[in-house]
Amino acid sequence: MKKISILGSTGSIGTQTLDVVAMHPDSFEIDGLAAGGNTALLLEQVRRFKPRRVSVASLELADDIRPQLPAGVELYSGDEGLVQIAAGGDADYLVTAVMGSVGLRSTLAAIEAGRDIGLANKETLVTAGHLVTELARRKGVNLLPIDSEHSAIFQCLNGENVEDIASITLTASGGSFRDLTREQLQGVTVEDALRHPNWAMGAKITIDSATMVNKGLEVIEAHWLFGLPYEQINVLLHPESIIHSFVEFRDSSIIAQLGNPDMRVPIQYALTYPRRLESPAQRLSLAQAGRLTFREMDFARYPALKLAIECGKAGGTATTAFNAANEVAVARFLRRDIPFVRIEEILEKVLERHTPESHPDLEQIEECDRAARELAQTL
Ligand SMILES: NC(=O)C1=CN([C@@H]2O[C@H](COP(=O)(O)OP(=O)(O)OC[C@H]3O[C@@H](n4cnc5c(N)ncnc54)[C@H](OP(=O)(O)O)[C@@H]3O)[C@@H](O)[C@H]2O)C=CC1
Ligand SMILES: CC(=O)[C@@H](O)[C@H](O)COP(=O)(O)O
Ligand SMILES: [Mn+2]
Repeated sequence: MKKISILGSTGSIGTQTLDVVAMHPDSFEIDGLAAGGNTALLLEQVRRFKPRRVSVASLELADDIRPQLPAGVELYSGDEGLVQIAAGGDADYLVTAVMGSVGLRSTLAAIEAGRDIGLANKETLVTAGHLVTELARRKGVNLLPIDSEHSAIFQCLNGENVEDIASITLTASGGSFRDLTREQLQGVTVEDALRHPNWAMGAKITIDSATMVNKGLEVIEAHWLFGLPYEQINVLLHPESIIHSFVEFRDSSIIAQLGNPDMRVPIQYALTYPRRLESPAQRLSLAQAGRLTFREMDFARYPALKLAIECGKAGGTATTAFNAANEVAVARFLRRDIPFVRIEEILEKVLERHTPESHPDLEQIEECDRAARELAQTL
């Protein structure tokens, strides 16, 4: 029986994690749940999964739900609430599924407390990968990837020697606008951008897929998770999202992981590793899929991907600034404050004005995050 806490239980990954938990009641129980503002769904989850501890984004929200909580459930709020759910209680496993670098301090606190992490929240590794991976190494904590591409690579590498890896390749669907030219991007709407061809996900990551920022964040995430230099990390367009990623070894063998696009599979594998359990996902029939197609990545079509990789190579706070600027730019696009193409322009402008600091500590990371957000908000 694994005792699990979830940061972001009301989101796309959070709810699918609870689907997995519900399917295997003899394997998992819930210790803590942290939500943002969706208190109605959180209360439903409390009734069904009986956590001992919950948290919401603010004190006002906590005051709203306090009378409706069963006696004995501990209630927290704000950033401190995230830390309490991540590192308090007696869970032995944390799923980090909040959106954005808001997950950083709580993830570090959970690692400090010796908890294994199922990592969906890629922004945490992008903003401070060196701090997270170094602390996990010192504490002997496992970082188990939930992101589909990283789960795929993790599964392909099972038992392999890192020196035998020639390269890893992350596949990319191309996002909502993959068949549009750059000129055609000018008038696209929020609704268009939120229509991902293969995956049903939260709003922010769906926009990131359309700009290809998601793949940029994933290249940086892969660098930290697998300890590989950027030169050994490739990206390939694969519109069907059936091959979730692959590894090429020095003897020229390629091992890939395949399946229908369903996040419950990588979520469950991160929870059950190194074992596997039955899954609700529909089995893949290659005969029905018929044809899998691939295209070389066009970096001129997706300049934000190129910029993300440059930031990864620059290191230090460059990726922190990139991530923070992107979080703000995407939020502005979703509020209809800026057009889609302005997201890329904001990223470029923020990075032009950013002087990276190498080996930043947590305070420097947080200061850089704050400054990049402020600039991205004013551009
Ligand atoms: N969705 C997917 O298929 C995939 C997602 N990921 C990554 O997983 C992470 C989560 O993505 P996704 O599930 O799509 O996102 P969603 O937007 O669907 O969910 C985000 C969750 O975080 C909560 N939240 C947001 N802000 C706060 C806060 N300040 N304090 C506490 N909770 C907060 C939300 O609460 P509420 O709704 O109550 O406000 C919600 O539960 C992202 O990093 C994403 O890149 C990676 C691979 C695939
Ligand atoms: C499901 C998942 O892992 C997402 O990160 C997915 O990869 C998004 O798809 P693209 O970024 O390839 O469009
Ligand atoms: Mn992914």
